[in-house]
Amino acid sequence: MVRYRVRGGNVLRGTAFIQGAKNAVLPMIGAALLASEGRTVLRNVPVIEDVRRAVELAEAIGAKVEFHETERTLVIDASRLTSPVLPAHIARRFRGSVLFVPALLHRLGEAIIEGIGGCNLGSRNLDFHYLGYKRLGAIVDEGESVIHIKAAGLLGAPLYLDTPSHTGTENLIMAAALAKGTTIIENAALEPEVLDVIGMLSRMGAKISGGGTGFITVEGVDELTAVEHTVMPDRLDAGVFAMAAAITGGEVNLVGASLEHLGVVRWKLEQMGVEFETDGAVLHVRRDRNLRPINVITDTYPGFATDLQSPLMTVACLADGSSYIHERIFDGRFALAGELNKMGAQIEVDGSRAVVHGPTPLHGTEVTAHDLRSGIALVLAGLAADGETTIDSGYLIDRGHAALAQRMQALGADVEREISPLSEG
Ligand SMILES: CC(=O)N[C@H]1[C@@H](OP(=O)(O)OP(=O)(O)OC[C@H]2O[C@@H](n3ccc(=O)[nH]c3=O)[C@H](O)[C@@H]2O)O[C@H](CO)[C@@H](O)[C@@H]1O
Ligand SMILES: C=C(OP(=O)(O)O)C(=O)O
Repeated sequence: MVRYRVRGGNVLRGTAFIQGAKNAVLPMIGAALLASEGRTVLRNVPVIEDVRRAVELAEAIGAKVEFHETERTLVIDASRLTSPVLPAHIARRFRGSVLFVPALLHRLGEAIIEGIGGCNLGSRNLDFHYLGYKRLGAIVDEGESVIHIKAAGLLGAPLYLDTPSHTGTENLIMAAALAKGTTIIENAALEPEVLDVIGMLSRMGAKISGGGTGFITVEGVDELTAVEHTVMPDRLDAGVFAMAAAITGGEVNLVGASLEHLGVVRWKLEQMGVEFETDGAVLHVRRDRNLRPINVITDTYPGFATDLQSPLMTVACLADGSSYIHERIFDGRFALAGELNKMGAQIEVDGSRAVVHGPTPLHGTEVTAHDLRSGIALVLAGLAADGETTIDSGYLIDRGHAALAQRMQALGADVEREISPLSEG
């Protein structure tokens, strides 16, 4: 029942604090559940709905969790897990629920998945996860609505991924970390979040080598210890705030953003006319010239992040000419185009390809977030639009961005979050 209301036209200036990474903290909560003694402390935890759901899910399986939101700190005591069931009413609300499976297999010998949520982006298969568990010795029973995985002690094995799945890599590393013997994972994901998770698991006592090479070796150990770990900054949150500056012709300082992690996104925005400069640990972003059109093809890291493709589509609406976007990771990510067209954009979609004809002035109207990233892309569109834009299904934005309205307001944007009796989500 959350909706965002944006009144456009303000140029963004000032300092934004980049949150901890959603896609790192979720597997880290899964990793904390592998420790059968002691309390794990996670710092720089983003206060987002997905983390709140992960806390509820961890509690549902028996862990004791304190989420100190003001301190952005999670304290997780997984010394007693009591239930292998990932209940539908929580697990269906976020994708990260899938990351609890390895701990359940090791700690309770089985995992019962009643549902898996996450952004609605077309087909989101889990076959690499299941195939990997099977190769490590698990039995996977894929029922119509419930998936039951049983494992009486996993054994290391050679594994491969057809494509370098992000959560697939994290899950198979966690499954291998406490399996007996050696596991090799070929074609593993290279995302910075995966490396941060490997860093935490290594400090817990896991023996993992090859992170960042696509070829990971895990030597199983008998136990993992609870540790303290600081979650890396969220490169997607940083990319969004950089694009907010770009879209309004503004100038912002991003505290906690890593230019290195932005990778290709940085180069593409530079080609469009956005300037980046590092000032010690602060990333300065500004745009004071006309935006140029761009060609973007999404890919796994270090390619252009699919999660930033939606906000980039909004930026492209304002560029002087036609931009070309090819989405290669998810087959259902272009619902945004229809919403932007309602605001005056001219975007043509043909399967996995879109052409954005810019520049088109955007006009405020009522639009709907179809997933987290289309939601934030519509907030960006609202910043550039004349009049008022309301974005329904705002819960989806809250899944991944902490205190968005406050952080935007601190930069001078007119963004409000409100509870609406009319809209779902
Ligand atoms: C919680 C989390 O970290 N979510 C991120 C993660 O999602 P997630 O880990 O779900 O994304 P994957 O990398 O697994 O999926 C990418 C593609 O591979 C396909 N695939 C994946 C696994 C599998 O077993 N079989 C299969 O076919 C999917 O259908 C999809 O088309 O990476 C995505 C791609 O960078 C990001 O958009 C998400 O924000
Ligand atoms: C696709 C996303 O998230 P999830 O995998 O959690 O659905 C996202 O963060 O854009």
